[in-house]
Amino acid sequence: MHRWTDLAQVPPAFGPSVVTIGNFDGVHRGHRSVLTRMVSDARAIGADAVAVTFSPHPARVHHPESAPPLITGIEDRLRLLAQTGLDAVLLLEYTLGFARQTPEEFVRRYLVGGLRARTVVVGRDVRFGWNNSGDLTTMVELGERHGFRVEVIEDLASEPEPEQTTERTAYEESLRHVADPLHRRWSSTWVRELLAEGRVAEAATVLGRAHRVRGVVVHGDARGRELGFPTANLGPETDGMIPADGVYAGWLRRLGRAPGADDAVLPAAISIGTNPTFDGVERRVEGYVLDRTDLDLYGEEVAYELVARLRETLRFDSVDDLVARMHDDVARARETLDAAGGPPADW
Ligand SMILES: Cc1cc2nc3c(=O)[nH]c(=O)nc-3n(C[C@H](O)[C@H](O)[C@H](O)COP(=O)(O)O)c2cc1C
Ligand SMILES: Nc1ncnc2c1ncn2[C@@H]1O[C@H](COP(=O)(O)OP(=O)(O)O)[C@@H](O)[C@H]1O
Repeated sequence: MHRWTDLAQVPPAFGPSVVTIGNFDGVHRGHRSVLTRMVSDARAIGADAVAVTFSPHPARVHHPESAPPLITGIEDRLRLLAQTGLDAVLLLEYTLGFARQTPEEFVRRYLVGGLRARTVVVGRDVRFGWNNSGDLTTMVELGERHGFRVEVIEDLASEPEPEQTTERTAYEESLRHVADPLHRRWSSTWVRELLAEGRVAEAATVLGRAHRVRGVVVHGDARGRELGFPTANLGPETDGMIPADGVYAGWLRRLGRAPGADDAVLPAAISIGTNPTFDGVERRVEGYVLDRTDLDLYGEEVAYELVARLRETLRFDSVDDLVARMHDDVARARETLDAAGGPPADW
């Protein structure tokens, strides 16, 4: 997949193309099903499939104080987009200057001039150009003027709840409302809401994969080893929305190792929080790799992939109480990860 950050990088002979525009934060199942369908439609007419996406998120530029956290960082967004089979992504830097273009300027410059769009795929609620003045009607009019077709994608929602003939497991029960009777539309907002509540298993069903927080392993307070549970702490620069404080079962993936290499993915009990037992103030993302004491992860880029939330973070009266509870967490993390049937594939 070509990754372009500027129109100047698009080869002059590129196209014709089928183009879609969006933030694609999280590249969840709704995004993916639209994109994979678009890719096969493009193939069928001998066109290239392209997504135009933005960084930073427009909300961060227009309303920095209320902008939502990104579900995935830009590198993961591009990797996930590549998996859908897209031929190219045009990642545009979103600035106030960029946002001042009229709908027609944007369409003429990027979609028609740069990408030679024959089809533009948009959601019914599409908004684009200066002051969000362009909408679906504008896009259809521009298409008539500039020779492209507009395809509207309808909202994609979760499946209706299947008939249950056997008793649900506790795990299935916890997922029930994901397939709620309203078939809630798959959306980045939904994923953010779930993560903000620590509901990572449900977030995974909307994302179609476990949610990831990635960063570089730094030194912590050198206490973990004394407690019998060394933990790899992520530095302050993380990518991926940090879910609610709590203890989670998940995987530590070493991003510098080839997928499938020894020790590339390791089962872990993960703690997100300020370590209130020790009156900590910084929020930490750290994980203990089950049954290991021999690892040296400092300086490595890793991702924590969150499978299930085990409990909330607690302030214990004594270190012994914390350690006893950590033993219990480790046992439960092991059960959860065993039941998950091994580590997920990399993407
Ligand atoms: C499975 C697990 C559960 C944890 N639960 C809590 C908790 O409930 N409360 C708390 O204050 N700290 C909790 N911690 C964090 C420990 O306090 C922290 O790992 C320890 O202080 C070591 O810190 P260090 O890595 O900076 O040396 C937990 C850590 C792990 C790995
Ligand atoms: N099982 C393990 N899980 C996580 N990290 C481990 C493990 N075994 C060894 N390590 C290493 O030990 C470090 C954590 O040790 P710890 O005593 O918690 O100190 P600190 O938190 O100050 O880094 C990790 O960053 C990693 O390099």
